[in-house]
Amino acid sequence: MVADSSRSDAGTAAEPADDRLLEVENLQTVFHTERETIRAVDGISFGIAEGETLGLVGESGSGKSVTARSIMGLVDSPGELLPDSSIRFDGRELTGLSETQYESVRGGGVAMVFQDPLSTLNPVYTVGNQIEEALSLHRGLSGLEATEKAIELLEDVGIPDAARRVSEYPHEFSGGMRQRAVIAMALACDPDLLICDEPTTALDVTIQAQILELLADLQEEHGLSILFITHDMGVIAEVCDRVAVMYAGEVVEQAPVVELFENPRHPYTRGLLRSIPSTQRGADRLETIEGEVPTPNAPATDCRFAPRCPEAFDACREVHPEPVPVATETADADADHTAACLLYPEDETREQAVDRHAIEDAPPGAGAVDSGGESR
Ligand SMILES: Nc1ncnc2c1ncn2[C@@H]1O[C@H](COP(=O)(O)OP(=O)(O)OP(=O)(O)O)[C@@H](O)[C@H]1O
Ligand code: NI
Repeated sequence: MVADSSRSDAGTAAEPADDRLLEVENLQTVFHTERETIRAVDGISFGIAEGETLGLVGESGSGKSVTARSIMGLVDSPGELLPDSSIRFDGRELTGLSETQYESVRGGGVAMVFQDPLSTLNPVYTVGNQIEEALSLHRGLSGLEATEKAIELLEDVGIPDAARRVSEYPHEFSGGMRQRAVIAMALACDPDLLICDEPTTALDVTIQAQILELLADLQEEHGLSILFITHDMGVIAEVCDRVAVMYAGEVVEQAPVVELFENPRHPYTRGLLRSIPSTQRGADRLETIEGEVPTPNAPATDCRFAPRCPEAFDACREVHPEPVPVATETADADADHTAACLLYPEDETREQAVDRHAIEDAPPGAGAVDSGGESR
């Protein structure tokens, strides 16, 4: 436990909703390579309330995993978070923590589940050993007490015959059971926030559904907040309360899940939704968005999606769009729906809208996006 000084600080400035467990603001994570600086995450902001699941969706290379690693304090050289970035967890600023301080965050409040369970599990130790290790590190349990707790955790995540399987090795587990074991390890730290980076991508559809169900059950039981990363809009629809859509290092649209599916505003989101295999629409052809996600290697001076956008106009190549509120269509009055696109706000003329984006974007890196009180 490290002294927490940031709660009161956070309270004085333009204060976002109080129930936010995680508040990411203007996160910028870059990688320095010999030739260029890759702006993998380029000024994104979002929050996650207690007990809420936020989905982070976007094509490969859009910056989802780097966002997760940034929150977990796992960005190593040649990567770094730029100075204006802020990640507040439970009121405490995480950027700038020492490695030792971050270890207490990873062991306590925040845990992560990766796509490949074998990257988390060590092949030479039994599953039980590894969970007990986490229990010893984070809860000070040892001996029989730790073993019993490990068995209990394995039961919690739906592993049958847990008392026997606790002494098996990872290779004796099936893919789905391994991912359950990894989730049990994550729970060993009794986290408040679970970050899941494509936790079911490597699993077949039936097992995937079971793991998603397990996560939903655990969330209810433990009141977990979840950041759920996927490139699959179908999975998003199933598990999320809110969604943030990423493109080339930026969040281009953000809304509650029903609102996003019923009323997608950003042309990129619309494209992503059209690329879901759909039986309802009678479409058997899967549309994909032509072209590729660019690798951002300079500050954005235009819309990074413009080259692929069916609705792009001249200004899209000259003005960088900032997230602005858009009209909502679902009953949810506080839908809090934003899109970073020059087509919005839709109640303004195109010139007014473009001017607004140009002004909001004006003082680069000065933290200016904070001042309006509608920065997300
Ligand atoms: N260690 C690194 N060094 C240099 N570039 C990196 C590094 N890690 C990530 N990147 C770059 O950052 C960008 C975002 O990568 P990231 O892994 O976050 O994408 P993603 O959205 O998770 O994609 P996927 O769906 O394929 O997992 C990519 O252009 C990637 O090449
Ligand atoms: Ni990824």
